[in-house]
Amino acid sequence: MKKVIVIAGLGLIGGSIAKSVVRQNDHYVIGYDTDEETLQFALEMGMIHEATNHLMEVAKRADYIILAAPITQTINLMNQLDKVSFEKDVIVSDVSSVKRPIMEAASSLNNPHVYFIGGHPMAGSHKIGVQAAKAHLFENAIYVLVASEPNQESYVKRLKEILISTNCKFLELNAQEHDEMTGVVSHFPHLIASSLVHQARKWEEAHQYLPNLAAGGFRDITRIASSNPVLWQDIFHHNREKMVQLLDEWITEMTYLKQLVENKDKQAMTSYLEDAKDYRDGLGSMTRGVIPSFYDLYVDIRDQTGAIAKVTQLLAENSISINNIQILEIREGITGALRLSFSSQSILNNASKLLTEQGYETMVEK
Ligand SMILES: NC(=O)c1ccc[n+]([C@@H]2O[C@H](COP(=O)([O-])OP(=O)(O)OC[C@H]3O[C@@H](n4cnc5c(N)ncnc54)[C@H](O)[C@@H]3O)[C@@H](O)[C@H]2O)c1
Ligand SMILES: O=C(O)C(=O)C[C@]1(C(=O)O)C=C[C@@H](O)C=C1
Repeated sequence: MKKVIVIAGLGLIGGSIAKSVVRQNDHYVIGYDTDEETLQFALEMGMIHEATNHLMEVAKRADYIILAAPITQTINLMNQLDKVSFEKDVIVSDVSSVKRPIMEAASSLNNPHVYFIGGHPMAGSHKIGVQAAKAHLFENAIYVLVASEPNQESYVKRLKEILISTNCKFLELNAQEHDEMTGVVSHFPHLIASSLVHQARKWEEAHQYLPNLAAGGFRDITRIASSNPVLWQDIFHHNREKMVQLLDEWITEMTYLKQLVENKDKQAMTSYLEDAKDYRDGLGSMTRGVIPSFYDLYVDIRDQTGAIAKVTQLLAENSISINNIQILEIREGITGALRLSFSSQSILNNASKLLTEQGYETMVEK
C-alpha cells in the first residue's frame, strides 16, 4: 500500500518537500494550495500525483499531512483539520519557522486520530513560491522535529521515514529552545539585514552613486533582505518576545561598539573583531551540532561565459560531488570567487588538488 502524503502549501518549502518525497515509489503525493497556478505548475512538473482545492476533502485519505503554508495559515489549517471525521490515524506535521505558537495550537487539538509533530527544515532561500522549489534543498540540512506529547516516538519514527528522502539530518528539540536558537541565528539576522538596507537607502539621498559601491560585503550580508516581506513579518510576529529581547541586546552591543570606535582603542577593537572571526570560522566545523557542517573551498574564477560550468564540469568528470555552490563577488570583467562546499575533508582535498593542477587559485577557509 502506498503512503498517502498530503502537502498543504506548495511554495518554496512545501514544493521542495513534494519534489523529494514524490521520488519514492511507495509515496502517493497530493498537493493542496490556495493558488491555482501553483497547483497546476506542481502537477505539470510531476511534483505531485494529484492536486486539490479542498484540503478537507482529501484529508481523510491521508497517512501524513504536511502543512507548509505561512505560520498564521498553518494554525488555521490545524484547527480545521481538528474537525475532520478521520477514519484512520494521520500524522500531521508543519514546516513553520517558529514553533511555540504551532505547538500551543497542537496542544488544543482534540481529534483522537490526529498525531501532531512539529517540523522545521533549517534550509531555505530568499526566493518565493513553487518555481523556486528544489528536491535537494534540505540535503544535509538540520530538520528540527518537535513532539507534541511524551511517548510519540513511534509517530516521530514514521514521520522520519517519509522525510528521509530529503536527505536531511533530524534534530529533536522542544519549541522554546528551537525558537530561542532560530531567533538568534535566523530571524534576528533578517531584521538586521533589512535595517542595513534602509540605512543605505537613506544615504543614497546624499550620494546617488552609492548603490554602485555596494559590492560583495553589502550584498553578502543583505541577501536575506530580499526575502518575502509578508512571510517574514509573520515570523517576527510569532517570535516577537525573542525579537524584542534580541533588539535590546543588539542596542547594548551597538552602544559598546560605538564606544570602541569613539575611544580609538585599536587593541580592544582588534580583539573584538578577532573574537567574532574565531567564532564565525568555527561555525562550519563538525563539533557544531546545530549548524550543518561543510568543507568549503574558495576558487578564484574570471567573469567569463562558462567559467562556472568549467569548474563544475571538471569536478563532475572526476566524480567529485559538490554539496553546495555559491557565487561570491562576481563583477563584470573582473575576477570573482566560487564557494564550493563538500561533505568531507578528503573530497575537498581532492577537489583542491585537481583545480590547482588545472591552474585555478584555491583557498580553504581556516
Ligand atoms: N523561506 C524559507 O527560507 C523557509 C525555510 C524554512 C521554513 N519556512 C517556513 O515554510 C513556510 C512556507 O514558507 P515558504 O518560504 O515556502 O513560502 P512561499 O511563499 O514560497 O509558499 C507558501 C505557499 O503557501 C500557499 N498558501 C498560502 N496560504 C495557504 C493556505 N491557507 N492553504 C494552503 N496554501 C496556502 C501559497 O499560495 C504558497 O504557494 C512558512 O511557515 C515558513 O515559516 C520557510
Ligand atoms: O537562506 C535563506 O535565505 C534563509 O533565510 C533560510 C532560513 C535561515 O534563516 O537560515 C530562513 C528561514 C528558515 O525558517 C530556515 C532557514
